[in-house]
Amino acid sequence: MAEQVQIHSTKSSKCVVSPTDYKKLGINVHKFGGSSLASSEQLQKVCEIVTKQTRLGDIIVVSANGNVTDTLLDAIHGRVNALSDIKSFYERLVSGLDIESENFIALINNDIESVRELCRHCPAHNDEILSFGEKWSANLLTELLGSYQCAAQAVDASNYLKLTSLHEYNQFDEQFADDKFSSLYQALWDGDKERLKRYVFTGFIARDNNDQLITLGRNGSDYSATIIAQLVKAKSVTIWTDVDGIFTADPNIVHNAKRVEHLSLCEAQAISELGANVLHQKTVTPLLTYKTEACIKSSFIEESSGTQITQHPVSSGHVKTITIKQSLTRIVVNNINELSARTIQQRVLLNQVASYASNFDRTLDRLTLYVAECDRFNTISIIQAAQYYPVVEKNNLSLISLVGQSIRQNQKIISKFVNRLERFAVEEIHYPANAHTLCVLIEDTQAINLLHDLHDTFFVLEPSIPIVVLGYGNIGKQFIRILQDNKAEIESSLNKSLSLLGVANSRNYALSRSCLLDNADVIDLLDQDGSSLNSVHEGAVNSNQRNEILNVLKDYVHKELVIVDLTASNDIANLYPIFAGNGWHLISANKIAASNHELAGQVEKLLQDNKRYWFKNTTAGAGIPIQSSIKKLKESGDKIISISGIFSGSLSWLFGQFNGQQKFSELLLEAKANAFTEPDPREDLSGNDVIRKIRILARDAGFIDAVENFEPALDEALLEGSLQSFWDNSSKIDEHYETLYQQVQKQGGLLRYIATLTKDELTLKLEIIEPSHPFANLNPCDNVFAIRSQWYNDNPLILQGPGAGREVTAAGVLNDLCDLLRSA
Ligand SMILES: NC(=O)C1=CN([C@@H]2O[C@H](COP(=O)(O)OP(=O)(O)OC[C@H]3O[C@@H](n4cnc5c(N)ncnc54)[C@H](O)[C@@H]3O)[C@@H](O)[C@H]2O)C=CC1
Ligand SMILES: N[C@@H](CC=O)C(=O)O
Repeated sequence: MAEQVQIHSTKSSKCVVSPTDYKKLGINVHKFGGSSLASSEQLQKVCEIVTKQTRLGDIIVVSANGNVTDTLLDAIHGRVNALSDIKSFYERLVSGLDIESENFIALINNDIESVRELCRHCPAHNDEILSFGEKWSANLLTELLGSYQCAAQAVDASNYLKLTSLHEYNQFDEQFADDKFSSLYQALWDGDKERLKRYVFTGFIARDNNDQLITLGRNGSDYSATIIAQLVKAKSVTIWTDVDGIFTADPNIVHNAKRVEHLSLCEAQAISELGANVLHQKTVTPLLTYKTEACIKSSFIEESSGTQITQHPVSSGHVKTITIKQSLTRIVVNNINELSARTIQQRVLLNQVASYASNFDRTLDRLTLYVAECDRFNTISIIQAAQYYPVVEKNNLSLISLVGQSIRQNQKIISKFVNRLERFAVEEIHYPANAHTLCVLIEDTQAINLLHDLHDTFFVLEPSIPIVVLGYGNIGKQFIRILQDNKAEIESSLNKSLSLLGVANSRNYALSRSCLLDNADVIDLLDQDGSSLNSVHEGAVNSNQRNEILNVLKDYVHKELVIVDLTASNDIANLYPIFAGNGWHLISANKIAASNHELAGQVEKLLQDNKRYWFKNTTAGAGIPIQSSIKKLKESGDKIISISGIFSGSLSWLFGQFNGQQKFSELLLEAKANAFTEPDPREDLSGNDVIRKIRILARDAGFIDAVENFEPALDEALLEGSLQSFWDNSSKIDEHYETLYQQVQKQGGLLRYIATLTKDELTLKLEIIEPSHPFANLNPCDNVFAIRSQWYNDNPLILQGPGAGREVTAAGVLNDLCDLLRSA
C-alpha cells in the first residue's frame, strides 16, 4: 500500500518550459487533521468540502486517520494488540465507504506485516513506521474522492520535502522541491490544465539531507501544509480541524469564549509561541516567511468562516485572545552571564523543549525558564551541559497571556490588566520580547479563576444604553453606515455593546429591542411609502408621520436612552425639554435647540438634574472639535477674547469654487448634492445656519450679552417665498453673484463670509479680503476658527478643516456618541 503512494510521486520529468509556472497557478493548500478523517461520515464530509471548495491543481495535505499515529507508537513500544487494532479500525472505517474495500484492506494487511517487521529491528525504524499512518490516509482519501468523480492523486510528501542540513529544522531544499513539483504539474507544460488533479499529500513526513525518511514532530502535518504552501507559492492555506478557529479563550474552560474572526500573522506567531495546540510555532514560520494568508476552520462546521490569519492586522490595540498553559515548572539559574544565558535559551529552543516564558535579568545575573513539567529533566540536562547548576524553584505554575496586535503600546490595556491582577497572588508579570503579548505567572490553583476574570474584563461587553437616531437623511444614513461597519471595533474600545433601538425619518420608524445594527434590511425600508411595506416588516417599520416613535419610547421614560437628533426639525428641537425630563441623553447635529439660549438653558438644567449628558460638537464645526477645544481652554482657566473665521462649509466651498464661469445656482445644486448645504440651502445663504453656529459658540465662550449684527449672504428679497420660487429665481441669483464677482475681481480680492465673536458684538458679513489674508487660502469646504484668548493672544489658536459633508459630520456624531458612552 505504501508503494502505491510512491509510484505516483516520483515520476521523473523532462521539463522543457520554465519550472516556475505552477507557482503562478494560485494553488490553494487544504490540510485535514486526524479528527477530520477519523470516521466514514467525516471522510465523506471531507470529500464534499474538497469537491466544492478546491480546484484542479490544489493540494490537500492529510494527517493519519484518527489515532493511527498513536497506535503505531504503541506498536513501537511493544503493545501486543496495537497492529490488530489498526486493522480493525480500517475495516470499520471502509465498511461505510463507497470504495473497493477488499483491495484496500488487503493492502493494509500487507503494510501491517511490513510494520511488524520494522518494529522487530533494533533500534526500530520509528519514522518509517509512523509514516504509514499518513500514507494510508492519503491513499484512502484519494480513492474515496474517485467515488465523488473528483480526480485525485496520492503523493508521498517525503519525495518533495527534503531538509538541507541535519539540524536546520526549517531549511528545506527549494531546488529539489521545485524539480519535483514541476514534474507533478507536468500537464501545465503540455498546456492541458484539465489533466491536473487534486494532489493528496501525506503530512508529517519528509527526508533529511541524507535521504532518510523523517517525521516532523508534533503538529507535523500542519507544518507540512505551510511548508508546501511556501514552496509552491500557494494563494492560501486552510487548516481544517475539529475546532472552529481560534477562540477568545479555550472554549473548554471558558464557555462563553467567542471565535476570533481575524488574526494578524504577528498575533498568530505570538499565540504559537505560547504553545497553542491549534497553531504550532513551526506551522506559523513558513507563513511569516512567505507572507501568505491562512485560515483555520472546522471540517465539522463547513459553513463557518473560521479564523482568518491575515498578513496585515485588521485591527490593532485590542486583546484578541487569552491563552493559558498550565503545569509549568520554574527553573532558575543564578550567577550566569548574558552570553551563557542566551546560549542556553537557544539550546532549549533547538531541543524543542516546551519553554513558554524565559527571562534573563541583567541586574541579578539570573536566567529564569518556565517549561512544561514533562520537559523539566531535559531542560536541566541542557543547563548542566553548559556547566551551570539550575534550581527548580516551583512547580504547578500557569502562564496566562493576553495577545493582540501592539497591545503593549496601549496603556489602557496594560493598566486594566494590572488592575485585575490585584485580587490575585501573582508570581510574576512577564513581558515577552514581542509587542503583542502580556503575560502573568500564577499558581495553577488560581489560574482558571484569573482566566475567567480576565476574559470577562476584555471580552464580555457591558450592556450599553439604547440609542435612538432621529433623522435618516444625508448625515443619518452615513452615521448608521459607520456604526454598522465599525461596530466590533467601537464595542471593543468602549468595552460596551452597542444597541441601536430605533431609527426614524419623517415617514417611518424602525424599532427593535435586539439591536437594529444587526438588522440592516429593516432600516433600508425607512424610505419606503407605508403602503409598500409588506406584512413581514409591518411589525418592525411603522409610520412616523406624527412622530409615533415617541409613543413607543414612553416605555423608556426614566430609563437611560440616547437620542441622536440628525434632523433639521424645529418640532424635534422643541421636544428636547421633554427628552431631558425623561432622563434621556442627547446628541445633536440639529442646531436649533443649541442655538436658542432660552431653550438650551432649560434643557441643560433638566439634564443636569437628571445627571444626563448633551453632546453637540457637530452643531458648530461638523467634524472639527471646536466646542470641545473651547471647553478645554475654559476648564484650564483660559479666557476667550474673540473667535473669528469662516463657519459655513457650504459657503466656503461656493465662494472658493465660484469664478464667474459656472452659474452660481448650478454650484449651489452641486453643494447640496454633496450634503454641504442645509436640507433647505436658503438657510445657508440667509446666514441662518451660520448665525446658529455663532450663537452656539457665543454661549460656549460666555458672550451671551453681545449685540448681534448679522448680514445675509444673499439679498433677503431673493430668499422670500417657497423653496420652489427660490429655485425658479435662479437666474436672478446668478446675476446677483455675477455682479458681485466682477466687483471683487476689480478690487483684486476674494469673497468670504466671515464671522467675528467678542463679548460685545457678534458679527457676520460678506467681506472682500486680500489674497494674503489668513482666511483666503482654504481647502474647498474648509471652516476656519481663530481663537484669541488670554493665552493665545498675539498668536491665535487656529482650528481648520472640512466644515461640512456626510463623512466628517457623521464621524463627529460618532465621536460624540463614544464620548457619551464612555462618560455615562
Ligand atoms: N451637512 C452637514 O455637513 C452638516 C449637517 N448638520 C446638521 O445635520 C442635520 C441633518 O442634515 P442632513 O442629513 O443633511 O438633512 P436631511 O434632510 O438629509 O435629513 C434629515 C432627516 O431628518 C428626518 N426628519 C425630519 N423631521 C423628522 C422627525 N420629526 N422625526 C424623525 N425624523 C425627521 C428627515 O426625514 C430626514 O431623514 C441638520 O440639522 C444639519 O444642520 C450638522 C453639521 C454638518
Ligand atoms: N450647511 C452647513 C453644514 C454644517 O453645519 C455648512 O455649510 O456649514
